[in-house]
Amino acid sequence: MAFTQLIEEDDHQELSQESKEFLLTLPRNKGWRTRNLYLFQGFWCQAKEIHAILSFQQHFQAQAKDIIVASIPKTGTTWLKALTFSIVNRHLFTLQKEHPLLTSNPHDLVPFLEYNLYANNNIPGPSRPRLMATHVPFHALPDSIKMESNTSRVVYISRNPFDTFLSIWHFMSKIRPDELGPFSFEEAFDMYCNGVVGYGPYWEHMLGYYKESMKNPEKVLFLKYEELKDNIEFHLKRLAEFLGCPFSAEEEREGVIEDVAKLCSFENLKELDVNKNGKCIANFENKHLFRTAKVGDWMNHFTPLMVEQLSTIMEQKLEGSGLAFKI
Ligand SMILES: Nc1ncnc2c1ncn2[C@@H]1O[C@H](COP(=O)(O)OS(=O)(=O)O)[C@@H](OP(=O)(O)O)[C@H]1O
Repeated sequence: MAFTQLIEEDDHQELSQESKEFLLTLPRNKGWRTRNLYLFQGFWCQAKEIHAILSFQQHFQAQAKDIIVASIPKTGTTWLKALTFSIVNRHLFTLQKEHPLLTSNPHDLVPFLEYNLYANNNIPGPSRPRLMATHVPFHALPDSIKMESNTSRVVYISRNPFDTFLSIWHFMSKIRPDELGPFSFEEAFDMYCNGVVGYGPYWEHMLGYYKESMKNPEKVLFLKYEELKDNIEFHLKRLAEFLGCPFSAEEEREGVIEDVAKLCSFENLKELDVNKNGKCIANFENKHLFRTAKVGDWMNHFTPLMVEQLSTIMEQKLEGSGLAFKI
């Protein structure tokens, strides 16, 4: 089959001749849930994402107070979107009833720049602060976000690479189209270890945001999923301060922090009708976004050899950066 034909099948939409020719210039690899992944600007992504990312890079103008939730998939994006939305809008909605999170998935409330927005020629609305999200690595964000003089804020969530791999694996197993054929745990693991995963290599994604958070802590807040799990209230306070809307002493006394944590908890969101039966981004079923939310589930799935292999890679890649994950 001609490669250009494979590109078209992969993309599920008409590609211009120019886009096809451009894809032919990029290194490519087998994909996880599409036929191919392409190495674009130093990270792996799907054909149809490239056009949207280019549009995001060319047209997005960061505004003062914009908030961008950033992550590589499966590290707690849905959770961080819910937490950020609840904190920023806590004076608009009652946390216990009629809150938008009770009827909308967090991905519908905090849209992805490269999916919901620029993939559909939508530009972010005028509301202030504008709350948006991205999986794009730090180095590939539009310059206006990265400029120190711009007061937009970036909140990044990371997760230990073992649970992240497991989470992606389970997610992909559910949504990978049958016509792409089998994709074993071992094959996926090898690709992950080689850095071939959406928006990866995984370590480069984390390091990009981590280094920026060290250099410019006013701009980027770097969070770890496991630490949020461990002490959500402490990190909610940190997040609210970073976003410029700290909880007041009165709010603390009234239990507002606990209310935000409860509203956004896995246990609460997973049981909501919208998250059991609804769909968001590109018709993904919301239920697939809520699996076990466990820390350390990887121990039940990895062989000793896999543990050694991924530990060695992570040690090498993160060496000297100051970033580490407890496993
Ligand atoms: N509210 C809340 N609290 C804690 N953990 C949560 C929450 N919501 C989702 N999850 C777990 O996060 C994993 C999905 O990651 P993402 O949200 O980053 O996925 S995505 O990139 O948006 O598709 C996935 O982890 P695993 O259960 O390990 O697969 C989800 O279960």
